[in-house]
Amino acid sequence: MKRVYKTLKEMFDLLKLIHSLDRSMIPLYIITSFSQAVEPFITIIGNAMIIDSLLLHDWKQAMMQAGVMITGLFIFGILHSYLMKKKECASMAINRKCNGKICLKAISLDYATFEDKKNLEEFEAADYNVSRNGGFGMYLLELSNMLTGCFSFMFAIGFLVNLCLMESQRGTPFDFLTSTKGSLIIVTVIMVLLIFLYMRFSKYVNQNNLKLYYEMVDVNQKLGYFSNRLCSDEKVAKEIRLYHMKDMIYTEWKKFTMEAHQFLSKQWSFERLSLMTSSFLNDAVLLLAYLFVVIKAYAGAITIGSFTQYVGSIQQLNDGLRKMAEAVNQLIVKQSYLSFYIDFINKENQMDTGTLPVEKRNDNEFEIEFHDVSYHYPGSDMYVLKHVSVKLDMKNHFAVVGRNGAGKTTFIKLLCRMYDVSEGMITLNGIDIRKYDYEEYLNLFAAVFQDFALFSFPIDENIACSRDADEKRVWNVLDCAGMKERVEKLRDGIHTLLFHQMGDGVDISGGEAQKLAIARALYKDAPFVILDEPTAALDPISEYEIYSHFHEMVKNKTSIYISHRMSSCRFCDDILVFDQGELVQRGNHEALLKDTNGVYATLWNAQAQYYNDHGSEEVLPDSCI
Ligand SMILES: Nc1ncnc2c1ncn2[C@@H]1O[C@H](COP(=O)(O)OP(=O)(O)OP(=O)(O)O)[C@@H](O)[C@H]1O
Repeated sequence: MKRVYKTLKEMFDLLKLIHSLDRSMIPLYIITSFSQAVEPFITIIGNAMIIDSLLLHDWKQAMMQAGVMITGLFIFGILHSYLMKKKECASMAINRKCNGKICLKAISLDYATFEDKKNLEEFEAADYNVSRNGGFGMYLLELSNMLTGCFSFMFAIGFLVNLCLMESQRGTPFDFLTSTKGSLIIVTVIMVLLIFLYMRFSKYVNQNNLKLYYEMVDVNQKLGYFSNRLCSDEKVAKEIRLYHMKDMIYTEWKKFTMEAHQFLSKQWSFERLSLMTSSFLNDAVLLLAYLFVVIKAYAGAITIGSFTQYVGSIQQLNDGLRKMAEAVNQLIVKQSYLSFYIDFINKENQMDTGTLPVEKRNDNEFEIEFHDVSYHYPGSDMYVLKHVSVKLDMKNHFAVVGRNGAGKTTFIKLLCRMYDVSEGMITLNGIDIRKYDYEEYLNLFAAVFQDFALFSFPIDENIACSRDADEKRVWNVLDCAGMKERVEKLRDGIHTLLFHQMGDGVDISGGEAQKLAIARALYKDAPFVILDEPTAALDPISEYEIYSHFHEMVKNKTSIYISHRMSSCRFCDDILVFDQGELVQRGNHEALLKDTNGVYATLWNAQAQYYNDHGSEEVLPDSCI
């Protein structure tokens, strides 16, 4: 009972959602289902009347009845195809709207919530079920089938009750069976038997289908990775070719395809068996029903024309019930698919977004301090930052250095509030950053991350992150980032489209992409500028030029550079040295070098030695080769 209530509630919620997306949708489906259910009865009644007229040799009447029937079918045919087309367009529109809602939700979630593996899986499931697994269009189709079945069933019941009321005038051995009371009992028994059969089978089939669906989620996800990422993503195309990974990938793909096929075979054989069993039992009950109508006709309670009418009604009753049972079964399955969508769009952000406005200051006097901050990523209990306490004095230029995995990027992500600290606190001008309005707090930072992204939009929109870019400023920051000359030569200047996803755009090199990302950070004109490995893809001249321009542009801001090129640290006022998640040293270049055993001196010397060797080949240990 609890499950029935839950299913009905889910159905109600989905209908409410569909109604909120398109108010004409539900009335449209009700009218279509009604017209679909009525259509066969026009033929059933028409045929019965024509047969009776023909038996009475009333040709004129028969012709008229045929004319009315054909006109009725014609009108219904036109109405039906109009409604079907309208329904098709409306359901496509609703799927598009839902897709839009998924996208909007995904890009509105805070970074930590979005990055959570469970949420990413839910996003994929929601997107898959709406875009590729039928979505709301299929759900509405099943709903329409259920309604059609329901209407057919009700009309057929009306006819059968009428049949029950028709008593025989002449005495036969079947008097009880042909009496109203006996007929009602028989019709009720037949109906109960049919309903019972369909209910039992749909429940059985439904449970099994759901079980198989959940078993298939995992293999579908893996197949999705192979077909969506490995076969069509240009980012992996080079490696696949260069390292001859084609056979390895194809073998793995075949393995998962086989697994999926096995699941489907299991499902097909199960469905075949259950279909055969239910068909057999169903035909047995139908035979009983036909027998009953034959007895009624034999007893003279109905005419030959009526006989065909009641036989047709029984068929409609059976079809209606089958349609209802199948549709209910499908609705439950589809409902559970769509529940991924509902769960995803109702997902709440994990981070507290705060309400305190960030003070507007033209003098950029913002000071951030880490107070004994520790952090571990969600789903892991290993701390990647441990007890970090540091004050980022205003308008200073900081360098953050350390070995790979030391926690530098994580430190920056906490600073930009991509995640909230696990322990300790970060303050902005003395107040916990969690108390500030999240959007306003983010306005304080312009960052270029190691894995920065550019979009298939025009260059000016990539830089301004808006459709209304200030052209003069765009050219200015392009100049500072060393990209002005290159962009000037492009077909449409700053309006040139990047990449090819949104049209015929241009491709740019890794270094050029990095320069555009730097230009974007400069355009934001935020009080804190953060560059995580900002010049890794740049040639030495570009690197030198960017640094010279950059220092000029950020002189009234606080800037933070993460770089493995130790020489760039020399330009910074303050260097933060991280090791295994801890802030182990802090100071300027000269002061840090004095601690000859310190991490900074070790990193510096390792790199200096490499350059001092004047191009002598670095000898790798055997184990690396
Ligand atoms: N999203 C994540 N989920 C779980 N662990 C992560 C995640 N991102 C980073 N880590 C782990 O946190 C540790 C610190 O990573 P971080 O990226 O901060 O290092 P880093 O000092 O910037 O390294 P690099 O110099 O290689 O860029 C690493 O051990 C890494 O495996």
